[in-house]
Amino acid sequence: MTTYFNYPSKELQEELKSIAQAIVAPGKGILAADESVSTMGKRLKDIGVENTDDNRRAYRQLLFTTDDKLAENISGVILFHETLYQKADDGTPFVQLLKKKGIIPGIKVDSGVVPLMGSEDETTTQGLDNLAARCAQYKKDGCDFAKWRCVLKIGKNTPSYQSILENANVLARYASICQSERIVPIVEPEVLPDGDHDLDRAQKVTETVLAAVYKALNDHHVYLEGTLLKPNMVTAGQSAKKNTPEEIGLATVQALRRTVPSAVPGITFLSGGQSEEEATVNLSAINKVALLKPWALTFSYGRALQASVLKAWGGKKENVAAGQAELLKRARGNGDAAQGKYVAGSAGSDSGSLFIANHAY
Ligand SMILES: O=P(O)(O)OC[C@H]1O[C@](O)(COP(=O)(O)O)[C@@H](O)[C@@H]1O
Repeated sequence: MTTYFNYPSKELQEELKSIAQAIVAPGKGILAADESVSTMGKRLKDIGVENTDDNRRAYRQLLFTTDDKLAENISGVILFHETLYQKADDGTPFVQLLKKKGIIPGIKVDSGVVPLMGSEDETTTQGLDNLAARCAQYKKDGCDFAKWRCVLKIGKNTPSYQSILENANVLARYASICQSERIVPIVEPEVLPDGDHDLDRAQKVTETVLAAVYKALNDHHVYLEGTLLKPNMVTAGQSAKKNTPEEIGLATVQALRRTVPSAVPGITFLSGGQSEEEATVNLSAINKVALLKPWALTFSYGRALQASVLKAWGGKKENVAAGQAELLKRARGNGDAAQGKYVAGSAGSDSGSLFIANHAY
């Protein structure tokens, strides 16, 4: 085994590190607005709106024309390919709207999950074809970071060795390609909450998956200071007894301390079907754990930032301001939680479950 390789140039290291650090600046996190066309269709159907290009555009316009105060708590937005090239009613490209607020545009670059043959319904994520060329173009078009989601399931025999190894490797390959094109990779190995397993089992699986991911990132010479991790919080299975936020916080921080190098600047959790309120309360509890936490611990939420926004909007022009007010509330609450300062109930958030079984696209 040879250990020869070249570190990225000093300039590239500096560029990647400063983007990653800006995304996880204190009290800031990410709005994940990268729902694929079919996922967005499900969200729109829930509020009785048809899944057309223009309705998706109108909804994203609502998000991106929210008052500039949004940037106090939202540092980056993850976009879907289609959205990156859409414009507001007055012709301003969405990317420009975000940049004017000081929000960094990012892009989902994976193209979804596919089954792993011979496994118990496990998957890998595809999208490596032409990834370098796509990243180069996305960088030119204004994106400074990317996201790639892998999905792991907890069952009697899962996650399997096959799925842990394959998903870790594909995440590492994705991350190295992004960095070669000056894009910060967000590495997302999501352990799904489906099941009736307890907190200990969720913690151990998360540790095993993260340990494999960081071994693969090292094998692929990924520059950790220029990456972010987007993991699940450690929670018991969806159909098991719920733990307190303090228990969830401790299990999550322990799992991360055992596996994530301190060179990683930040950890931006996914919400994984928790209610808006749960996702915020749990993030705050994580930040309050009295152990050394060498990374920023913040949010990259899809459902938990948008559920109330969608409900308030309901597809009606006259409700745009109400939707935007909800987004500001959610962003502020999560910004407080990222500093361990969220007071439960203070963001007037919805406590309805946002769980979707087997959320694998
Ligand atoms: O299934 P899709 O459309 O790729 O979306 C998956 C979603 O999961 C996320 O990775 C996390 O979202 P949640 O916070 O809703 O769990 C989002 O970035 C993304 O929109």
